[in-house]
Amino acid sequence: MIYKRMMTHLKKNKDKNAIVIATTAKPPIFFLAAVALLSSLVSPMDDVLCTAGPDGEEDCRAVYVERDVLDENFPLVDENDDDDDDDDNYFLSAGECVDTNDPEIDCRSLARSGECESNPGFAKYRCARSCGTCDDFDAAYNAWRDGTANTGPCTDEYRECKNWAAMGECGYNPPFMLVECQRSCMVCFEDTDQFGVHQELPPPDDEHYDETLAIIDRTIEYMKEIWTPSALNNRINYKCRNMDGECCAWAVTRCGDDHEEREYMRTNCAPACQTCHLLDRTIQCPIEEGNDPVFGPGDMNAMFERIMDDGRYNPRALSRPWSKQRVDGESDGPWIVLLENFITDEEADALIAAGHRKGYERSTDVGVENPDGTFEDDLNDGRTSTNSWCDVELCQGDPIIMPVIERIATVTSTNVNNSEHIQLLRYEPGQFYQQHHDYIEYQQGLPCGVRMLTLFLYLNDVEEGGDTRFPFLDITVQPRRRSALLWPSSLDEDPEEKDKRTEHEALPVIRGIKYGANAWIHTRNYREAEERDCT
Ligand SMILES: O=C(O)CCC(=O)C(=O)O
Ligand SMILES: [Fe+2]
Repeated sequence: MIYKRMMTHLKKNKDKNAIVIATTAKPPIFFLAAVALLSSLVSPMDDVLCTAGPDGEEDCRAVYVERDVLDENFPLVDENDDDDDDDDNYFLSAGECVDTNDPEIDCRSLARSGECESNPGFAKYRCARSCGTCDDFDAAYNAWRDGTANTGPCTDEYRECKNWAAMGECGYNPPFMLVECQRSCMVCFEDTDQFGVHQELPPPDDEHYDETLAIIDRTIEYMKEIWTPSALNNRINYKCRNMDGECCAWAVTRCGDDHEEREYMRTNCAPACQTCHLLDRTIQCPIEEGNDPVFGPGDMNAMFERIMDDGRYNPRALSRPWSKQRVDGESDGPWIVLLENFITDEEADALIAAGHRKGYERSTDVGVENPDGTFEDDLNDGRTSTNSWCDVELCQGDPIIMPVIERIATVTSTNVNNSEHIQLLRYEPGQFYQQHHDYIEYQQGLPCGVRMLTLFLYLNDVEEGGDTRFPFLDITVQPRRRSALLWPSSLDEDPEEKDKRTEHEALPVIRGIKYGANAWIHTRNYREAEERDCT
């Protein structure tokens, strides 16, 4: 199918630093935790939420609003509203149904750009006034207040909830997501658009009307089960989406074994066909016999110890775990080792030139996963550099570059097959890459394994700025031509598990151009997995 081929092509050209924890689009972990805690203190909808109103009557709404007042980032009441032109249309009662006054959210523009329809989980209630959905807000609110519904409006607190949920974050980060992104994580249910495109009914006189209605009802119950947290469900729920408004109508006839459209339907209308489990990539992409992890417990430390003992490439440990060489006062950090002369000037120049031959393009992060296993590119404000890939076409057989690729495998005690193709980076003044982690959660259990190591090559001296910084470790590394920085993304005791301490960022370049290169090394055979589209 053209759609599938197009997405597969895009996939080859993107960076997969997938789960960005602290971009402009996503609050950092400590903030998430704080908000989650705050929410957990105020969200249970029981009678403590009602207070005495101004005229002595019990007023539950006041406390409902207070929940948002507590959350200073997203107050519900629009105190700054100074025009009352359309208040009569939308204000059912004062202080109730208004646009959020978060200065970063311009509800009117969002409404104009179609977000009320495309992202109703957030916009429908947070921008109820601009979206013209105050009736819905009121109905949901009143149902909750009257005890006929056990929550208030089924909504998301953040505009990005829909995308985060579609990237699997409800499973990776439930303490935050299940509180703040209730609608996108299906904690509450309101509409079939929570698992894909809103489902349409055929006209009432259509011969399949009743069956379609029954399939919609059946799908809703099925999807509530699919969103009940479990190891399997967390791997599939976020990508199990109806990609077309007619999925449930088509499902009346097209899901069965004998229908020629069944493959398309079971992937792109998986909720309607009840085939979400078939989207599990660990089923589509089983780990082949012999594709064993290159590191077992303890091998990571042994590798770094060996590099330090060898002394080759002038290694300097900027951080290290407590070990037999424990130094008093030194903290027990992950290994971060700078190899001061890992490549030659000629090799650095060859890598820079290779990037220019192919052209540097704006870097992207991995975005939402489609049901067919492809990913959408996510152009992200948090990453403004450009990049190119030193892939087979560009670098295979290059007499200057190949020795670098082999040296990376040798120094890390891995194989060339464990490494992604080298990613070549170029930053102009002002360009940067915000705090993130290189580890990709969803690769656990896939034939490529997770990223366990990053070896970052500095290809030139930068006039000013462009340092690589590890905020949790308070380590800052200045780019120095010929050097390489090596750090783990996963843990020595379990190389499949993330080492959360090695989040890092590339600080903005201030003067000059910065050239660098990423070699991401996986626990299993990345190159073979890539051939099978199983990364
Ligand atoms: O440019 C740097 O210093 C680091 C870049 C980085 O972390 C990345 O591309 O994942
Ligand atoms: Fe990185």
